[in-house]
Amino acid sequence: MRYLTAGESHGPQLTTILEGVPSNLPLKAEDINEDLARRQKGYGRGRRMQIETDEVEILSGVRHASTLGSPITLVVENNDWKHWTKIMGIEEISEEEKEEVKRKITRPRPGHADLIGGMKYGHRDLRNVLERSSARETTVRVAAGAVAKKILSELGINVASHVLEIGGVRANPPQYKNLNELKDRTNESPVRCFDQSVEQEMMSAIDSAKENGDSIGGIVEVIIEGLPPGVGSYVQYDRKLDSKIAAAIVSINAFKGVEFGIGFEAARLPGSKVHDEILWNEEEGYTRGSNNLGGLEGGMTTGMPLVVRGVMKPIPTLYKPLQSVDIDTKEPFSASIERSDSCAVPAASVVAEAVVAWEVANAIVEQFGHDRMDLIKENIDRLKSYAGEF
Ligand SMILES: Cc1cc2nc3c(=O)[nH]c(=O)nc-3n(C[C@H](O)[C@H](O)[C@H](O)COP(=O)(O)O)c2cc1C
Ligand SMILES: C=C(O[C@@H]1CC(C(=O)O)=C[C@@H](OP(=O)(O)O)[C@H]1O)C(=O)O
Repeated sequence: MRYLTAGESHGPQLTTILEGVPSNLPLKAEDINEDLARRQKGYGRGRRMQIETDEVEILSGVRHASTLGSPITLVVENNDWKHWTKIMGIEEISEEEKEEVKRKITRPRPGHADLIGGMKYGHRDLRNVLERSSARETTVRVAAGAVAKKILSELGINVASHVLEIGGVRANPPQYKNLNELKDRTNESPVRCFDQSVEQEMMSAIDSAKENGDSIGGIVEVIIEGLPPGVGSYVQYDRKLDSKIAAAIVSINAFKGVEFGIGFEAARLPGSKVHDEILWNEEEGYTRGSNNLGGLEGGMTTGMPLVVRGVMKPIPTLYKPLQSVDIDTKEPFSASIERSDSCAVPAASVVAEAVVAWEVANAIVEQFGHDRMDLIKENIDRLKSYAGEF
């Protein structure tokens, strides 16, 4: 499967076309809208989220709530577009009109794509960069991810995400009976954190960043349960599932790091404390004594929960801006201030869930016969019973 996205942050709409989604997958707009709404929530978001009510329109590839196997087109409209029709219009406008519109950006924000994007594409109005580099694009990535999650859920595979850290405030590792408990609890939390004891501290950290005209980042975790062993492969670098997931995580705007299982902690521990001992019993077949490696060995799923974390840097737009240079005059100036979030870590956890779900669903679809859901299901069931007896 593959997908592309298109659309500017303040343009009329965002679009994604998903290719290779198997046929006969039950799919309704509400399956996608639920995740779009989750992405819009989260303490620390700016005013834009009050303007938008993201809802998907399915324009192709689905008939009577079931996929056809043909390309699926998903569209989400930008409510904000009505305030930007002149500034973001498609038609040609004169230089005088451009001046009138007066939303030209010439003072690049450190940490955003403004300066280098302008240099690279030859845009002297940095709005031409900002509009596409904006994380508004993650809306349709979440829509694509919701379709991937639907594939996974049909195969008995459950995907969840939660926030582990915001602005240095670290949650205790979540202790949950099952993944649905984690999902329910984090969906209720304003910071999408399972650990209620640190929620208030996280919100206070966001408040003080906002008061100081600053921004903060954090760490999110995605967990996937119910995977068969052997998804991905060790035989070629570009078939290793962990490499694909790592790329997907750092493709999210502002994500700068990724770790699996105990992650960077493994650098400080001996092998005897890191590797997960192999066990076998009649009922479950092969299991592990621990899951320090986050459910991946040799670029393949082990059958244990897949655990991946992503690190989000602080938002680049600062209401107390850092120093920059005006690209027209070359004079030093404060960077431009655009309406902005102070912290988008909770929202980003929903994006992380979507991009990881896409990579895992894609690997499964490719590996288990990619045209129709019923055959994929049969192939996975066959592999699961073989794996138990192996
Ligand atoms: C959900 C989400 C919301 C974001 N909101 C903002 C924002 O309001 N203002 C901003 O400057 N950056 C925001 N960012 C981060 C920028 O989009 C990102 O830093 C920028 O595209 C440059 O890419 P890079 O940080 O990956 O280098 C957001 C990121 C995410 C994932
Ligand atoms: C629009 C979204 O996030 C935007 C991401 C973003 C950025 O620079 O990445 C900047 C802000 O855009 P605006 O200036 O329109 O408020 C955020 O609101 C969204 O998540 O849907």
